[in-house]
Amino acid sequence: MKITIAKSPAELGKAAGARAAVLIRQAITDHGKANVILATGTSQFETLNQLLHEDLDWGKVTMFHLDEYIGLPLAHPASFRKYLQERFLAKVPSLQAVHLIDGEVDAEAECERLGVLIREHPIDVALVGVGENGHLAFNDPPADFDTERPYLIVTLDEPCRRQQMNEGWFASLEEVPTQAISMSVKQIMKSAHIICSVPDARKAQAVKNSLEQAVSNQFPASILQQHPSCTFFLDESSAQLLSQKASTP
Ligand SMILES: N[C@@H]1[C@@H](O)[C@H](O)[C@@H](COP(=O)(O)O)O[C@@H]1O
Repeated sequence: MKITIAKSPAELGKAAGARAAVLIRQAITDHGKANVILATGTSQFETLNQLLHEDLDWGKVTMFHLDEYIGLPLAHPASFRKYLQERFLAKVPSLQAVHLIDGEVDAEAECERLGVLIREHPIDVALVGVGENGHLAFNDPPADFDTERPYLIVTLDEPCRRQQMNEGWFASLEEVPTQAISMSVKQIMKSAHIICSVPDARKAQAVKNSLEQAVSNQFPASILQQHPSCTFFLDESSAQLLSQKASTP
């Protein structure tokens, strides 16, 4: 596990996006294509923004999607498909393939469909975040660390739903869906490289729990301690509770 601490969310995003681009280029050099996972949410704004400015052969990139609410219409401002389409896919040349999660169809069938696809595409680089409750994708605590299913239906806990409301994606807690389709923890851990972008003081406790507590499904992102190539990109606010400080990028 590597930790870098940037001065601001913008600097964090520059460093994380640039690192992701290096790894994507390397995958294309090594085997002619790259399979990536993209996350959404406030924590990914700057990282994805940097990735947009990278010179990459997007036609050789296949994209998988980390998580999506069940039953939320595509037109809703909080839709993660809408987020990726408008903030990312509309701004880069066509990718080789894009495998978004559709939360408006039969959820079990959607998990199956995407599971077949991702098993055929070993992931080179995964971009992820960490929730205020320590979640990884939408795997809230206690997370299922054991399921072999690549995607699963999960129930969202109240801290997770409250975070989404407080970030402004929803007008009220009642409006936040209670279920989602999430990539599983085991599937995320199969990625060759993981870039974990976590800005903001709101995440300081989750960052500390993820990095300094023993690995536990009560702190889902703590499993990343066991990944052979994972870098946490923090800013000074999200890193403020860490007892061990790391190098700045
Ligand atoms: N489901 C999303 C993830 O895709 C994201 O990586 C993580 C961090 O959230 P945020 O970026 O909103 O802080 O949890 C969100 O709820």
